[in-house]
This record gives sequence, C-alpha cells and structure tokens, in this order.
Amino acid sequence: MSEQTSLLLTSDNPLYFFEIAINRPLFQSFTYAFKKDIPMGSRVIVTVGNSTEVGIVIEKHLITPEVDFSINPIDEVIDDTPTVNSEVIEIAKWTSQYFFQPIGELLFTFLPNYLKQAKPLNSLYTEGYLRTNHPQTESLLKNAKKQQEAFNLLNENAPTSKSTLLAQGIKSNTLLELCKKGLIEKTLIPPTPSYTSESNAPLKLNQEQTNAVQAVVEHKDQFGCFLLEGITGSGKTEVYLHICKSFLSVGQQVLLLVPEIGLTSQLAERLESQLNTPVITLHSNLANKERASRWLQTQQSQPMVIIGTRSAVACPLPNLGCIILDEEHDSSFKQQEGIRYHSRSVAIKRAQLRGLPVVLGSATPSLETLTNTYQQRFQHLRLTKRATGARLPKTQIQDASTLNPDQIFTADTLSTIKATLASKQQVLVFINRRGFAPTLQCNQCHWVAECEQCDVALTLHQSTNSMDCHHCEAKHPIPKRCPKCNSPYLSPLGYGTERIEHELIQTFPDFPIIRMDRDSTQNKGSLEKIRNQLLEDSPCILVGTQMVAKGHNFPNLTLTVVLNCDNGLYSQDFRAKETLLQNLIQVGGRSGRADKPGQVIIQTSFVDHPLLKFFEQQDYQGFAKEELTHRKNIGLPPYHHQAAIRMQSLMDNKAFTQLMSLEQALKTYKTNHPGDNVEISLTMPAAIERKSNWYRYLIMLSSPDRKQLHHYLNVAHHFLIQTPRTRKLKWVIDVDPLDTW
Ligand SMILES: Nc1ncnc2c1ncn2[C@@H]1O[C@H](COP(=O)(O)OP(=O)(O)OP(=O)(O)O)[C@@H](O)[C@H]1O
Ligand SMILES: [Zn+2]
Repeated sequence: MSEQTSLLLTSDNPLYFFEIAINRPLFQSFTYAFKKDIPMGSRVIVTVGNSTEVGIVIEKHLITPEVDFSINPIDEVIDDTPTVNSEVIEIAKWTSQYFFQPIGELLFTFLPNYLKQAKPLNSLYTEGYLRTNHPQTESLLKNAKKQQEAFNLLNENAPTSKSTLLAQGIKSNTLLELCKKGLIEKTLIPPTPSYTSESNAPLKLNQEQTNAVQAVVEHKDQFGCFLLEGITGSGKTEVYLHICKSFLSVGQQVLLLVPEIGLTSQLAERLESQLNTPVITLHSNLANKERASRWLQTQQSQPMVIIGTRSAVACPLPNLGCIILDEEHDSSFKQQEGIRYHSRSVAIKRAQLRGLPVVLGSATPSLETLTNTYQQRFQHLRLTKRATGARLPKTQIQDASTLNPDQIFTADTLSTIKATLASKQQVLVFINRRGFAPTLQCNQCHWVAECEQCDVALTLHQSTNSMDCHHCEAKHPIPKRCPKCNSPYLSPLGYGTERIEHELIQTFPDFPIIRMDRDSTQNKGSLEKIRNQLLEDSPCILVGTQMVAKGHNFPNLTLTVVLNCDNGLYSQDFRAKETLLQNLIQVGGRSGRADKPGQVIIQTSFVDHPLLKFFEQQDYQGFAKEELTHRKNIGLPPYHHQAAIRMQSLMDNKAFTQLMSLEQALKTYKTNHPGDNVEISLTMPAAIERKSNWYRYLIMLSSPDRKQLHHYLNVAHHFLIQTPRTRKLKWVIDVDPLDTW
C-alpha cells in the first residue's frame, strides 16, 4: 500500500480500526481503517502489497491514538451483513492457536469456496416480492382481477419468491404493474431452509437407547461430553435421531458430523423421514454455489439439522443446541493436508464455549476418548445389544500363509461364499487397496514399476489400463517390456479390488459382483446406485475398500471376508493396531444386522496374533485396556501429547538441514531449561520420503504436559517464522498428529 492512499487519522477525521484476516499463510491479522463502523465477521476487500484480497473483520480496535498517524484503508465492504458470526471467529482463533495454523487460512477453510471470493452474499439470494402496506391498496386493486389474484398470493408480512408466484400462473407483467402502483416491491430473499413434511412413526427405543437420549437431553444448555459407545447395529443412529427431535422441539439446531461424504445422504434420508424440520447436508461434493447457498441457510435461526463433514464444524448455526460426531474414532475428522486441525477437538471446544452437550458416537471409540471417560471427563453411555435383537457375527480366522501369491481365497472361504450365495444372501469382500495389483514386477530381473516423483510403487489399474501413483496421482501407460532388461515377462504382484472383482466374476459367473471404491464411485449417483442394488436383497458379492466399512445397513448381507490385514499387525505406526481393530469390527459389523445370523472370515498369515484374539472375542475394551497400559509405559498418546514439525523442500534436502538446525535450537533450549519434560526426536525422513518430488522430514515433540509442549512449539514457531515459506520450502506444525506423514 502506497503512502498517498493511506488514511490520516486526525482529531477531526474519526476512523474505525479493524483487524483483518486474509487467506494467506500468515500468522497475524492486519490493521486497516475505514470511515464507518463495520460489523464483525463482514467480508471486505483490502490491498496487500500489489494485489487485492478478500479479508474478514475479526476484531475491532477501540483506540484513539494521541498523535496523528496514517494507516491503510479498507477498499470496500462486500456485503451489508456479516458472513461469519462472532462464535465462528472465536472458534477459528482458538483452533488457530491450539493447532498453530495461520488464522486467515483457517477461517477461510471453514468457508465454502464461493464465499472465499469477492462475490457478494446477495448473488446467492433469490428474487422476490413484498407487500408495501399501501393505504389505498383496496381501491387500487378494484377492477384489476389478475393483480388482485397475484396480490393475494403474496405472504402478508414476509417476502414471496418470484419463482413461487410464477409457478402458480402469475405473469411477470402483472407483478410489474403491482410494483408500478406501489403495492408491492422487489426484494432479495436469502437462501431459506425448506423441507417436505413427512413423518414415519418412530421406533420405540429400548432401555439403553432411552437412557442415552435422556442423559444428553438433560444436559441442554450445559457443556458436557458424552461418549456413546454402542456395538455395531445397536441403534446409535436412532439415538441421534431422538436427540435431534428433543433439541428441535425447543427450537434449537443440531450439528451432526460424519467422517465421509458417502454417509451424508443416507443419514439425511433417514432423519428427513422422521423429522418435520429441514435437514441440510454440507460437504465438498456440492457445486460451489449450491454449497455456499446451503451454508448461508445455516445462518438462519430456525430449528434445523446440519449433516456435514469435517469443516461443517464451524458453520454459523446461531441457535445450536447440540453437536454429535458419528464414528468419532475416524481419522477423517483430522485434516492431514494443508491446514491441519481435528474436527473433534474443535467440536468439543465449540460446545464448551457455547455451553452445550457434545456426543461422540462409535462402536470402537478412539483410545483418546476412552481415556477421557476412564478419567471421568466424559460421560460414558453404552449400547451393548444389537437393536434388532440380532447377534454379533461369528468370527473365523483363516490361515492364508500357505496360499501361493496368485491365490486370493482359501478353499474354506470360497466354499462359505458359495454357500452364502446359494442361500440367497449377500457377501462383502473387504480389502483396503484399490486397483488391480499394487505392483508390476519383471519376472527376470525383479524390476518394479515405481513412480518417478515419489518413493512408492505404481499400482496397476486394469479399468483405465494404466499404472497409477496413489500419492501424486500420476498416470503412466503399462510397459510392454521391462525397461531394465527388456524382458516381455512382466507380472502383477498382489491384488486390489479390481483383481478380486475379476476373480470372483470367473468363480461365480451367475451372481452380480459389485465393486465399491474410489474409482467405481467417481460419477454422481454411483454410490446410491450401488446402495440401492444391495438394498434389493438379492444375492450378490460386494467388493470394497474402506468405503464399505461403516455406516451401511444391508439387511441381507450375512458374510464379510477380510483380506490382507497383515500390514496393520506389524506396522511401525503405534496407532496401526488400534486402527486395524476398529476397521475389523466396523467392517465385520456390516454382516448379520437383521434377522439372519452373520459371520466374518479373516484371512491372515498370522493366525495367532493377539490382536486377532481380541477380534474373535469382540473384546474392544480388553484391547483398549492392554494397549493403553502399553502406551502409558512407553510414553505415547493419550498419556503423552505429541506434535510433529514437518518440513519439505523441492528437489533437494534443504528441508533436512533446516530442520536439523531447528532440532539443535530446541535441544539447546531444553538444556537451558533442565526441569522441562519435553522429548525432542532426531530429524527424520517421513514414511514416504519423496512425494511429488518434495523431500519430506519431520521432528516429533512429545510431553505429558500439554502446556509445556505448546511452549516448545512456540519456541519452534518463533524459529520457523524466520524461515519464510517459499515455492521451494514448506513447513507446518501438526499438533496431535495421526501419521508420520
Ligand atoms: N429401538 C429399536 N427397535 C427396533 N429396531 C431398531 C431400534 N433402534 C434401531 N433399530 C434398527 O437397528 C438397525 C441398526 O441401527 P443403526 O443403524 O441405528 O445402528 P448403529 O449403531 O448406528 O450401527 P453402526 O454403528 O453399525 O453403523 C437398523 O435397522 C435400525 O432401524
Ligand atoms: Zn507419485
């Protein structure tokens, strides 16, 4: 901003001062001035350097400087009304501080893309008309039958949308005449939530469900965290529904967060059919304008339910009464790219700031949440039986160590699949790997196709006839010959969903084989199509990844087969076992949910692994106790808190040397503060060191004392902001990290 355009504050030139957050990776907001007051949360346009940016007013200053000084002005105020309310700003500030993320970028992460641009809110409004209460209305309408008709259709005190009027046969011309006479006027109507009234009879809750609903409802208008731990199929969703009903009935709003987009629409259908209230879904799979319009609806104060993924945690909702997080253990609640924050932590903080209950639901709660219940910070609510009276599936561990590399199923598994289909039931085959095969290898020299930009093997995809990198999304043609020894004998090694689908089509030609993974559900509506096909109840085999594991309720599915879970048994990642058992229980829980008994087969090369014993006995609590003791002994979360400082550089190891100096600085600081209980790791490469040609490293910090950990992060942050983030070097602090990259 040049000197000439700055505003000068003098005693006879009153100005208002604001802190503006902009969508840039900067840790501070910027002070600007304006000649009028602007409400908090308004979007404005400001000049930064040589460009203009959209900013949000996050603070007002009440200063009256004693001497004249100049300050940059706000160029323009975009809307008449604020975009975010002060609650959202407060949450963004807390999240920014707790997770060490730039305030502006963070606030903009919570906004739909459309509103990140300088497009006015009213570009999302619809045209409508409003009565003016003209004193001569009656006489002016005399002998004008059409105008009288149109006038009568308008709401008495609220605007009526033009489209509603046109749909009822009113002509634009008639409306124009009414405007000319001054009887009505044009207006813009903000997006308003709507619903079709429909009400199916609710299920009668069992005692455990009733107790759970009551505990939460009794906490109305008070902060409280609840863990709703209910085995798969125990009717948690029904509990959410009754909680919603109760809060809606007193005019409040409910925010229901789910880990995946795929779960939003079926949940919305289920709630819509029971509640006479708008149910709005919010996720990134909506067109920009539609998403923004739905988001704006959440500014209204009428009762409604919002079902959303991660970033919906901060949608406005002025009348929020309760927050529910379904599948609270799911790592999708943590954003692991770009701005890093955990929606669960934000939800709990929001509930605390606002004084309202928050419910975390899961069949397999995270060990963090379980510890909070053991320490009585959270109230533990349990559903111990399946709601339909069905029993949990029988489990069976199958030895896969003797299979040759090209064999997918054991003979026993195949015959169980066959028997299930013969009795007209459905089968689910779960594998956490999409594509045909994870590797293409040369039989002669053992060359393996690798990504040129990442340290990983390429996955063979038959449906697209390509070799894909699942990390940088690069696609390559399938080589005809080995590029190293020119041999034509190249073989796929291992298997993914496509290969299993292929095999099953050969083995069971008379039954539909349905694949559900990221590749097969790219098109709009494809997920619904698969779901409807399964709901028809005719025998078939569903082959799927993580996507099939949770939330689905297919009554005729009675057999789940789990392939290739062995990596999780012996992974370096200390959370791998927890995640694996959660997955096994979730995916196993898809079977036998209605009247027919279910079973689960796990094929593994490690039949005696203790984790599988916990699974066989469906003893998640037993696992949790043992695992927590282990973590306590060696100082891991949730007993010790962790943070990762990640740095990456393009093409070279600059990040490594830079992080080494930070490591040194932190260690020197610690030497000077011998009483501190913070551990600082060596600088180490990320699990995949090179990704898209970025070389990635990290330092882990850990401490039993969160305050001390944050203090060290402040020291590190101070060091880091001297290291400008450039096009060739990036860094980020990751509080409560879930992975080692
Ligand atoms: N009180 C009840 N009486 C009869 N049936 C019920 C009751 N509550 C839930 N159900 C039925 O039980 C089945 C499972 O319920 P729901 O999907 O809510 O379980 P869940 O705990 O959310 O499952 P999961 O965590 O495994 O996805 C559904 O078919 C549901 O209609
Ligand atoms: Zn790659």
